Amino acid sequence: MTNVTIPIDYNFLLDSSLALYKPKGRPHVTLTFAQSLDGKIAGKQGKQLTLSGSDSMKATHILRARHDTILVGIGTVLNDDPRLTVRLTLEDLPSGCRSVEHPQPVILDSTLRFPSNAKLLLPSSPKKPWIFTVSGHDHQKRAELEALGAKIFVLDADAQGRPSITHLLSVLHQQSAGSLMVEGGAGIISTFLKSGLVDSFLVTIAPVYVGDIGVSAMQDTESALKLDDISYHSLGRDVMIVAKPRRE
Ligand SMILES: NC(=O)C1=CN([C@@H]2O[C@H](COP(=O)(O)OP(=O)(O)OC[C@H]3O[C@@H](n4cnc5c(N)ncnc54)[C@H](O)[C@@H]3O)[C@@H](O)[C@H]2O)C=CC1
Ligand SMILES: Nc1nc(O)c(N)c(N[C@@H]2O[C@H](COP(=O)(O)O)[C@@H](O)[C@H]2O)n1
Repeated sequence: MTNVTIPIDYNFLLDSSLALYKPKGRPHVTLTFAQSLDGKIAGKQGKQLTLSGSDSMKATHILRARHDTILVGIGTVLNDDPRLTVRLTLEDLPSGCRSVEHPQPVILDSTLRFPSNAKLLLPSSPKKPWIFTVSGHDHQKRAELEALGAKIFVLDADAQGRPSITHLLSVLHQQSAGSLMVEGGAGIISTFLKSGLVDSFLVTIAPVYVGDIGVSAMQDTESALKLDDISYHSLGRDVMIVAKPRRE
């Protein structure tokens, strides 16, 4: 018997993950990340792990292409030095996509720890980062980052002194961003889930077990996450769960 490979239909990413409704005054927020079977997004001391297989990684890049902006926390920048670009061609994208455009990188960084030698600031980086901070940051560092092409926004502080998510979303709306893809890391995932401002939730579950040494995706065990409109998608060896957080 010959093995027949059935191509994966990625059109579910166009239906369920984005812009079924556009919230008033803020972008549509998609929270998406990859975790192990035991809910870990990184290894020992935050070591970056490639959890997604090639098929689910393709889904992540399709999602990047579908969003106007993409957000990670400064912890992820310091740890992973990500590029946050779309590494696909137009032929790789589902038929509803008309062009390959990179999302605008957005970083939450309370004290401007953003490294001047980060990949996001290299001349080859297609879109220089927008860094959101709070007042009281180092003005010399700000000037250094701006000279390298970063745009710095100063937001109201939340109760912990970090950039306010509500204010962030309103500024992104003013900048004409219709959608925001939040990739992580752990601190950012927890903040967005607690904020009640997540519209779409897509989690890749990879068939690996990391163990207690790893970093948990959700760090606040007091608030349970309830989901509606759930669908499950087989992406090679991984499963992607697509859902909407329940609003109570
Ligand atoms: N498997 C996956 O899909 C992903 C995994 N990761 C992993 O996550 C790890 C990084 O996670 P974390 O260290 O938690 O860093 P993080 O990327 O969640 O950033 C947390 C930092 O952002 C600052 N921050 C500023 N405003 C904030 C706000 N409103 N809410 C929360 N934090 C705010 C915090 O002060 C803290 O220093 C890395 O190991 C990385 O590899 C990151 C993204 C995706
Ligand atoms: N979807 C997904 N699967 C994994 O296994 C991952 N480790 C991540 N990580 C996220 O992707 C960022 C790296 O992006 P670039 O390849 O440099 O563009 C990393 O920082 C995490 O946000 N995602």
